[in-house]
Amino acid sequence: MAESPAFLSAQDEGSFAYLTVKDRLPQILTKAIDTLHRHRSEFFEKHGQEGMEAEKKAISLLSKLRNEVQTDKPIIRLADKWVDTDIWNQYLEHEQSLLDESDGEPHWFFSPWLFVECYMYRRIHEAVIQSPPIHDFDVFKESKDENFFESQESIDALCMHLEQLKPARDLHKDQLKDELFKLLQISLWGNKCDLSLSGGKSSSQKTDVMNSLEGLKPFILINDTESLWALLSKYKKTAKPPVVRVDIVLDNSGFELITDLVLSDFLLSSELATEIHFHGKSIPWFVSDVTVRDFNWILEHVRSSSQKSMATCGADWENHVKMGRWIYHDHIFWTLPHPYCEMPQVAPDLYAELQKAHLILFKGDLNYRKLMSDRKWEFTIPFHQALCGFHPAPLCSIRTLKCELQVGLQPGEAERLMASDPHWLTTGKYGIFQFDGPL
Ligand SMILES: O=P(O)(O)OC[C@@]1(O)O[C@H](CO)[C@@H](O)[C@@H]1O
Ligand SMILES: [Mn+2]
Repeated sequence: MAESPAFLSAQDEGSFAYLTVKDRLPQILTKAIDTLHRHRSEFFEKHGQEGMEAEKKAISLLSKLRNEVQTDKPIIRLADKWVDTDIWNQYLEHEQSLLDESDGEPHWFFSPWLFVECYMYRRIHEAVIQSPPIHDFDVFKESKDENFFESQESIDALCMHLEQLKPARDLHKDQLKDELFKLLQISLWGNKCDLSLSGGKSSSQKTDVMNSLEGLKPFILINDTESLWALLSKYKKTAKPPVVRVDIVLDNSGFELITDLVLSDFLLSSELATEIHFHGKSIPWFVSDVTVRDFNWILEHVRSSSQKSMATCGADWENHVKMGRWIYHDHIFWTLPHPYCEMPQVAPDLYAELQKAHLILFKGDLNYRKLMSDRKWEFTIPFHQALCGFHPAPLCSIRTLKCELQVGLQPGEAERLMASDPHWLTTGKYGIFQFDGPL
């Protein structure tokens, strides 16, 4: 088999990976330090002098981390006692074993971008858990919650639309397909609301995304939604619908999570699926990614909204969880640095769990990078080949493009896009539905 291409890394000066490590990661760390600083009176009220000391310790640990990034220091072992500490330190040893004498140690502007970026978020977690009694503080919670509050109008419009569709099982087949495609597109464009790309600056959904779908269609570079329809409607035809399980590997909280919950509610109401499994992160991750606290917080805030449609949806969603139709998982693998092709070896239990799904939707750019091992594949290489054997079930990436990585394009397409928009790969302006079907 042909040699796999090199990993994206900050070795390539001027690349998006380079600009991320040089500019955006320090910016994200500065914002985290500022958030801790602005909460010091809360820490004092809650924990007294101990809380103040803890805030100072966390800030000093994050400042040290920021200095390591900015001065390209070696990547160092984790010193905390967390469930995944040993796995991380083994991964670091593996990275070290790949280097020649002359390369020295793994370091920020040399090692694979996927590794160093994931490592930075894991070091943020280390800094917080080593600072009791503020050890369970989420430095990104404020911006995730703000994204929800600032997107209220769009969220209410979306819930109203969903309410008008229900009970979706009575929809005529053509309308059912049309509505599914609309909600898939809304879930796709919800992925633009990503705080790590914006470096933590607000990225809430202020416009009514439903009325902009037609205008956004030209920006969908790969659209395999017909394959999703064929797969899901096939099950619907069965006389006694068996269990039809759809897994969603979540990305960002706030508006994007709402679009994923609306899609999930529709999948159940239309009987295109009978259960939805959500996969979130076990620690705060890439600024806006969903943790179980975010998931429950969003359900609770939608249910308790003063807007009738939101309150009705929120009550339905909490009921789906209560009745076991919506199941939330947060395996530690999703916050490790490994590409997904290594899941069978690193997390066989998770791989076996995903094999129970009839369809897996991977939301967002980081999931795409991990599906593709964050390598510099040719734009025209087939998606299935770049997955390097990862295929627990039929799967689809639903992502807006925010890094210099895309496969499965037609010859000449990347060149055409580059000519018309030099930043087509990294602004989130373009999106894909890329499907790897039944084997
Ligand atoms: O997974 P998401 O939320 O769609 O995007 C993650 C992201 O913001 O982080 C990396 C850059 O820091 C890129 O993969 C992408 O820009
Ligand atoms: Mn994200």
